[in-house]
Amino acid sequence: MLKAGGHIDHDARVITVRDVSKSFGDLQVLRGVDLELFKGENLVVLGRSGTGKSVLIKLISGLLKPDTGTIEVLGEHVDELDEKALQQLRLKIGFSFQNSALYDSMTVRENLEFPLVRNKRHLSRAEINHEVEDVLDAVGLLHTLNQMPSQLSGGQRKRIGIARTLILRPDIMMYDEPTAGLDPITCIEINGLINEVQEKYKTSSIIITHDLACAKSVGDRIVMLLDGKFEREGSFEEIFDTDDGRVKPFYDYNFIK
Ligand SMILES: Nc1ncnc2c1ncn2[C@@H]1O[C@H](COP(=O)(O)OP(=O)(O)OP(=O)(O)O)[C@@H](O)[C@H]1O
Repeated sequence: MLKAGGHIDHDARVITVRDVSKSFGDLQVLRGVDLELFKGENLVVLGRSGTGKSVLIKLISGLLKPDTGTIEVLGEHVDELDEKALQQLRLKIGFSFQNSALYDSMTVRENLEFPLVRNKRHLSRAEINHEVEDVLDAVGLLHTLNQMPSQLSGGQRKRIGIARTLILRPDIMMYDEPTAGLDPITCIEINGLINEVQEKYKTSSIIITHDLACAKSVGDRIVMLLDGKFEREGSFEEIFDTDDGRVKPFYDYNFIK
């Protein structure tokens, strides 16, 4: 079943990838990938390790150039932008990656202020305080404002990491394995948070995950990278309604068949 989906604007594409290929030497990773992300959509990307999910994110954010094909993000042709324009574009994309750790020597407040002070220098002290408290409240952790990261649980640190990404009010969120290494209850909380973020901040998101409970809970649509292309696309049920030996094991392993 699809999520309600009323928040998605199918007339507005925030990312359009067309016929993109990428090789490293003899290794062809992507072979004519097509992908779109609609405004307000949570799109889950599945695929085995090493199939090119991170390469795709790097292409979308202009860290790598495609060999062939075009990539449009928020109306800009990424492959035609210079470094300065790319940096401006990247400010509109929030990256919530596994290695985006908090600074241990800073309080939660200082961690959250950091991107603002660096990127939005015109803000007053009162505006910074307001922004910090708003995102912290959005992730349900206002009470941790003056705590150190070491005083928080792994799940709480993950939430603060998401808040730190949200504080620049990105149009697009990229979540890389948001539930990896977390216990099942914390996973459920993080999935709920991803959906709340979508509702509150109207973000469009790409969520890379191997966790099918996460995919089912957050995905408006799911795509699966197989042999360098998105060969399967649809709702959770549609994706796994197949005997394809490249797809079934994902389901069977996650749901212990
Ligand atoms: N800069 C690079 N130079 C050479 N090879 C690369 C480079 N970046 C990625 N690759 C190769 O491209 C392939 C796809 O890598 P990628 O990191 O995108 O996989 P992934 O789908 O994100 O995997 P995982 O689920 O394990 O994170 C791998 O074989 C990797 O070694």
